[in-house]
Amino acid sequence: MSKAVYENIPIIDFSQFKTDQQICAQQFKDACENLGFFYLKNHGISQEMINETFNIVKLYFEQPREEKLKFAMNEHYNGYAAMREENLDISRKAGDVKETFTLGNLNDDNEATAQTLPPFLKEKANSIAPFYRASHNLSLEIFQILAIALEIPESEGGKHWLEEKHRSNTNSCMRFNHYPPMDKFNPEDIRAGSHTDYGSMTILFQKDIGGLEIQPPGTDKWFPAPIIPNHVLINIADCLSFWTKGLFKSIKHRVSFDNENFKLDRYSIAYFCIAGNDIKLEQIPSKFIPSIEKKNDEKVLTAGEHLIRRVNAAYNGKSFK
Ligand SMILES: O=C(O)CCC(=O)C(=O)O
Ligand SMILES: [Fe+2]
Repeated sequence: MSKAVYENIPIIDFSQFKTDQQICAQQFKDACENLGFFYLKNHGISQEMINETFNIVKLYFEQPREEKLKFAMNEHYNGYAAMREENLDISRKAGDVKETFTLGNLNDDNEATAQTLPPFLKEKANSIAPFYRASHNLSLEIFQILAIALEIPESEGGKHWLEEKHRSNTNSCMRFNHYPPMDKFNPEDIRAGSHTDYGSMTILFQKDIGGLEIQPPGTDKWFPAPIIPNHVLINIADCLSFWTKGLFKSIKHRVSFDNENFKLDRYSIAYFCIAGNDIKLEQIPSKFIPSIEKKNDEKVLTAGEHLIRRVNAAYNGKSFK
């Protein structure tokens, strides 16, 4: 039985970024205020590059478990995490039915700066790097549009206010997800438990097999966010919601099994845009956000503090830096 599709996940044509930024900005603003999830078409990242990276990802996960465990997740949250190691919904007992590899920053020579890459991925770094950079550049363009949408005054940084917090020295990372098949359908299991994302914004590439579901604000219902060929899915994450005092929505999503897809491998790639450790999640200067008076001694949460709090909770017993 197929599930009802939530018809209101907007689709935004990103070719307008070059032709009509005002219209584009208005569409982004509406989408971020209502659902915080939307598809982008004409996003500018070549499908060939996306497919090539998915091929590498598949081969990477096909390696023996011992090989993958040699480069297990380090204290900076980069590297390999095995099945059930991450538990995105901490109210559940069993961890997520997935394995992941998180790739931190790459320098201009395509070398990883915060981790030692497994030989297989080191060999492929020259193929992955252009895709990594294209995702990063797309995110910077989106941050520009969001700042235009919020009409951040020129004197405060204008359209570069968000972009400059995500250009360099960030905690942004790319994550490869493999959701292995199960022998039998167990409704208790989940591929990725219900969660909101920890950073500012996520660019998600899905391939072939669906399962992603979103929970629209004010509901407790789940709706599929199906794969639309040649589109990427964007979602607003916690820090952008904090910066905008909840104007932009960071909503719950999960990846679930159903009695058809449980037999199939699923792969996805997420580019998590996460500001640097010391970036304060203070209110964005925007006329759309009602100003809340700050008490003198009030401590402002930083992007780094929020990240550490959330990742430590999702990896029981680990302590990240
Ligand atoms: O695999 C997916 O489609 C989504 C994964 C996700 O939401 C996450 O890793 O934060
Ligand atoms: Fe997520």
